[in-house]
Amino acid sequence: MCGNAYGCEEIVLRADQTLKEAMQLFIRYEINEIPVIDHQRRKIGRLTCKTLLKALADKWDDDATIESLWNAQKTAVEHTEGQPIDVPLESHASVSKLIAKVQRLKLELQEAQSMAETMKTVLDSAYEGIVVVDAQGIIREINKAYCQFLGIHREDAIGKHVTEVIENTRLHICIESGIPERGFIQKIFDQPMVVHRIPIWREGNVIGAIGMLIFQGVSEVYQIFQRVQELSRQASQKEKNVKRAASPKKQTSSLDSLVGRSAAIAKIKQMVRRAARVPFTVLITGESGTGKEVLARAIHQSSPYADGTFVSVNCAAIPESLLEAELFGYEEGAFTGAKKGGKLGKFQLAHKGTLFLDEIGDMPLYMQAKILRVLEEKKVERVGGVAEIELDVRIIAATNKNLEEMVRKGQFREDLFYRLNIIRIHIPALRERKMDIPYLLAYYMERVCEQFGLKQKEFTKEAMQALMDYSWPGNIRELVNVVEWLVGMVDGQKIEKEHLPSHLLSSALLMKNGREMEERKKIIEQTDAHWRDIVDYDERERIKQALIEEKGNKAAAARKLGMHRSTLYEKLKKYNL
Ligand SMILES: Nc1ncnc2c1ncn2[C@@H]1O[C@H](COP(=O)(O)OP(=O)(O)OP(=O)(O)O)[C@@H](O)[C@H]1O
Repeated sequence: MCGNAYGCEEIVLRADQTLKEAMQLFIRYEINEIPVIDHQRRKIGRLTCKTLLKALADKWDDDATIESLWNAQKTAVEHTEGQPIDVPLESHASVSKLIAKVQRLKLELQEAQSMAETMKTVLDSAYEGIVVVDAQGIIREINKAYCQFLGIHREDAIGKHVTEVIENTRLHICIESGIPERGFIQKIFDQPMVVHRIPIWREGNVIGAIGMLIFQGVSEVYQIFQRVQELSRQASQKEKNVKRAASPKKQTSSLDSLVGRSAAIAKIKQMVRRAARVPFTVLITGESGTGKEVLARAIHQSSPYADGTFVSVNCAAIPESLLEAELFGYEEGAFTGAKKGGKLGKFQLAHKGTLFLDEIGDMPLYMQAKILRVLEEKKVERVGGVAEIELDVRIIAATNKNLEEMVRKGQFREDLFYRLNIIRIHIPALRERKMDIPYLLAYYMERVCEQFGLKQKEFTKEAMQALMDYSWPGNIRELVNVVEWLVGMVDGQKIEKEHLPSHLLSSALLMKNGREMEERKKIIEQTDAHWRDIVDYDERERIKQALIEEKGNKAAAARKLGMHRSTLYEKLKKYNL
């Protein structure tokens, strides 16, 4: 990078460049002073290394401009052509502090450069075309393979909006929706190409997206698909011939049914893998609709019990008088109205499989004692029967109640609680893992549309923002209902914010309490604010907060907010901050 602000060979600085930029030039060119020019390229002074070091030691912000330093320290810098003024450094201690700071900056710069070079090498080694855009859709990186395919130079693409460089791209749409698009077909130079578009999320915001152009085109992918089909045909033929002695274990993992990319879902998947390996009882907790049954099925299907049946019992839904017979079964003639030949109970039906006891917190105390006995003795006695039947069942229990609290109040047996609580998995509410929302929306949009043979609809940025802001008290069950409702009610291909159910919009606005809610209300009342205003208000508050937390250091605040420094500057201007 040339130090010259206008691209010629001489190293100069513009008065509106930052101290950090000046520091980088001093370090890179190992010089003691740099002439400073104005917008007409007239030399208006010079900046010496010592002046700069002193400013930094005086805690000047790296992002401050040379001009502002001059204004504040008129005596420290000579404004005319002539000898630079060497400002005496105050003490030996401050000199060593300055040197340490320079060295640290130098090291940081070297590390950043080396990381950038490594990343570039990695990208350029990839066979696929890769392009990285920021939140505004501006190309920040593009690799060799993509450039070769497009017949362009990297330098000509960097800094341009992706739509100006890549034909029929949807990367900017992917940034707006936050929804990944995998295996889409995109026509480039009239050729159908396979592409992936992956939004990059940081702290609840999309900060950019990665586009991948796969192989040379659809025909190659199709050839690969044919090869895979041929291989799997050969493999299944071989399997038939070999006829394994032992019954084959299920290969497919149902972990895929747990949609989501949040850290919470990743941790849950890890726990499912561990829980699946051992036969211990699992207790799943979480609000209604968070996916406790989905999780229980995933554990069952990944475990050695997968060849047995998964039997689900909702303890709250069965009348108390029938619960015992339902769970343990009964003999013929056990009571009036008993079926001829008796009936198998849920425990027996789940033999060699998994019994899922949902809403275990609603189980009456006397039944809790009976269940504990079955768990301890691994035997069940049918109602009206005498013989005990041996059982091998994996138990998974779930509840949305606070069992510890119930134990304290004497509403749940302590011994049963400890028996169930061997492996505990908690599923956080959807509002606590908002990052999963776009993935779940995309997953259910695809499923629902496929079910009804419809073309998939897209969410606009505003609609997605509202869906992200909503608190989802009914969790994923509610989200599935909303997607079904939208697919049925919206005629066009785009789902706008206005199409969303009204309760969702109003409660998204009122989701936060206290002062913030009052302020929001005021804004809405006073200005009849459009949704965009509320989003802007949110953003302004976040930026303000980040600046306070980082003591006005804009570079650090931008990092914290997950946005590029130039974007932050634009936003500061926009919001008059
Ligand atoms: N991680 C997930 N990925 C995809 N779908 C999910 C996920 N979690 C839950 N769902 C879907 O959400 C709905 C509710 O899930 P589930 O019945 O498992 O919740 P629950 O916590 O057991 O609810 P309840 O406590 O009311 O019984 C189902 O349609 C399920 O398929």
